[in-house]
Amino acid sequence: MPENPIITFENVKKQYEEDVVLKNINLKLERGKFYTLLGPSGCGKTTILNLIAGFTEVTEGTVTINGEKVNDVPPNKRTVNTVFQDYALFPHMNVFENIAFGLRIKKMDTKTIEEKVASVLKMMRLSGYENRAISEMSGGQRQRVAIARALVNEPDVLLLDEPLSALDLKLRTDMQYELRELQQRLGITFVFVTHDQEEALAMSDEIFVMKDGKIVQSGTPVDIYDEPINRYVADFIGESNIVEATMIQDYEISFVGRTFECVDAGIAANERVEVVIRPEDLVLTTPEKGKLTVKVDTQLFRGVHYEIIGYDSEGNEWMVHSTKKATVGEMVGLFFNPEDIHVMRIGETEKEFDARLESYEEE
Ligand SMILES: Nc1ncnc2c1ncn2[C@@H]1O[C@H](COP(=O)(O)OP(=O)(O)OP(=O)(O)O)[C@@H](O)[C@H]1O
Repeated sequence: MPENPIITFENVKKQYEEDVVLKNINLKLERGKFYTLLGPSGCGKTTILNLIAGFTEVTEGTVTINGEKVNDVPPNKRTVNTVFQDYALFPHMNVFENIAFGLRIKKMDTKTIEEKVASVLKMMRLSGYENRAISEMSGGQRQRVAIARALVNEPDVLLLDEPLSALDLKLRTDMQYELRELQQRLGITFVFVTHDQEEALAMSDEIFVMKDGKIVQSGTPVDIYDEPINRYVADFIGESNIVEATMIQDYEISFVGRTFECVDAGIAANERVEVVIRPEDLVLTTPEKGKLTVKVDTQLFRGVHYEIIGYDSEGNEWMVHSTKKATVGEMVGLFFNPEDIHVMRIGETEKEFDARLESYEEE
């Protein structure tokens, strides 16, 4: 846990009339890191950003920035800036004036404003566009103007609310690299909101996976991908094959009517659990050599691999990413290694999950 966090939430609750939209949120955000709030529409991501920015007030709990309680501090007195989903640029002002706006409000002198705007324009590769109207800028350029307008205030924290959702796929990928690179170069804290798991995995130091106003799991992209806490996270992050299973004993688990070797999961014998196996960890082979047998139902060519979907004898669906082709209707074997079986306890909280992981990793 960071000792000198830039932002903390302590038991934060947010309620609109009867509607509790954030339930007991606790956060500690370190300086200079890229954080992502990830979750489906309506889970409370934007509300967390608004509480950091000061656009809305907590119902209960405490928010701090730089160690100072900010519950009653207005947005313009907080060292944070927001880049909105629709960029919220002023259409009647040119690029320079859009970026200079905040500095003019602060009554900075003209020379300082020109220097600061020139510096962020250069940083965002927009030099030369000063006099362009916003309507003459492309989607990606507008995005960069919006970021420049936030950065010109030299915030400690930049809040980004789904800033890439209006861009086409290619531009979105380019901007992912650009934002990550920018954050590392500036060394300031970014809090990024998205419902796109690929974006979250690609860019973040730490991801908070949210559901219904709660943080379900937090961790590095690799931790969350490799060790999802439950079915919800496993489903939300990446493609997953999830089936019900029973622990037989340490290192042994049973599903789809067979027993398999697995790694230690710190779970007692006979407990009903769920297992996740990622599609890229399944190897297509003959039924004789496979650990599972499935009947191929569909096959799609995805460029780097074939995405093959088949069903086992119990009707469970299995997705395989394979460079080898299969034939629809044929029986194939699926091979996997013991360490590719990730075991999840049903209904486990993040605290219990962390304690279990720690206990068996120490052994
Ligand atoms: N001013 C408000 N008054 C009443 N309810 C609100 C208000 N603002 C947000 N909500 C509700 O709070 C919940 C969380 O909204 P929030 O915008 O934080 O979700 P989100 O995860 O950011 O969703 P999206 O991805 O769709 O932006 C939603 O149910 C929303 O309807």
